[in-house]
Amino acid sequence: MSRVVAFGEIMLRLSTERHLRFSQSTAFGATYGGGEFNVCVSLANYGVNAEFVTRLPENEIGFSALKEIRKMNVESKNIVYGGERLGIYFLETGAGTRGSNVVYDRAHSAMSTIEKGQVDWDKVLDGAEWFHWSGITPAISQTAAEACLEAIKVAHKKGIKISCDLNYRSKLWQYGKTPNEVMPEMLKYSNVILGDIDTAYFMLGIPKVNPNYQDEKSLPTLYTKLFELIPNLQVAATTLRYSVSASHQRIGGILFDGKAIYSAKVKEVTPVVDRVGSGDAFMGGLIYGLLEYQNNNQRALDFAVAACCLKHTIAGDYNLVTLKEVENMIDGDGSALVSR
Ligand SMILES: O=C(O)C(=O)C[C@H](O)[C@H](O)CO
Repeated sequence: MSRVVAFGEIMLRLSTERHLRFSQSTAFGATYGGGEFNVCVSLANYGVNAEFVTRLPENEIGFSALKEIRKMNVESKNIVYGGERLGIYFLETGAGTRGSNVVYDRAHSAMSTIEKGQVDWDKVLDGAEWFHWSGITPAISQTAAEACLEAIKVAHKKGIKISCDLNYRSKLWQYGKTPNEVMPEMLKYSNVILGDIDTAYFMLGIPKVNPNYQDEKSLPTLYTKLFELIPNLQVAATTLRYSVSASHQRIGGILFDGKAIYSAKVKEVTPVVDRVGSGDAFMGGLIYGLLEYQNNNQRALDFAVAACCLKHTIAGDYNLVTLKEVENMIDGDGSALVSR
């Protein structure tokens, strides 16, 4: 079984119920989530040996997060401990034309105060096939960015495949550095990048060819540029989202491997239950697909898109689906129903 290690922050997710506004809420649903952890959950659901590395506070909230990681069948043995608190994110779930809103409360979190040298990456990455990180970790603090770069360099030295979801978060990046000052050095070792025209603009300063035009015609231009900039790049991909309404999305995807462009058939997703974590579901599906269908990039992309579509139907951050359900969404009648 493949072993994949991801590094990032898990947070307590406090969401309003029944589409209430923050100001109306007297109760919040408490779950957990975090871009890189969500990817681990997807992979564990597909039978991959997924490990999550983070820093948790040594208090009851940190231990509850640890229990959650274990409950999701994700390996936790190399998590480090210390710092003040677990990060929180508040989610106001939108309705109709009112979009969802996220408020972060993660300053001084255990993960944002992690430092280089606190994780023994040589040991952690021994025997791993894949290392995953995202643009969220370098956005939370300078020291987290340094700790992440340390992991990336060890993974690269060991010849482990590295993936990054660019994951631009405009509300983060508060510590005085811009993404463009931090990301290029970190990305130069990555082999698989998930990103679109907007994220490439915000994270790497790559000008938008046509700001309103994000499809199969303009993405190859961006990806060719990424291949020029990033020497180790093997695959660049993204979802293609066409919003019919907040509760009706049309979702496809595109992948470039330096030679050919692959695109996945657009699927109708309605009603949308919760789109938070759908990019992570795509990323988890892509890692699984690239590991499992080694020479079949089309199948890897189709798997990622089907996984992403299914996530929209599930409340919470995680894509709680089985391998069979994703396969059925690709090969069956498109409904993910598993026949008995
Ligand atoms: O935005 C973040 O930093 C998070 O990790 C919160 C959510 O889990 C994430 O956005 C889902 O992709």
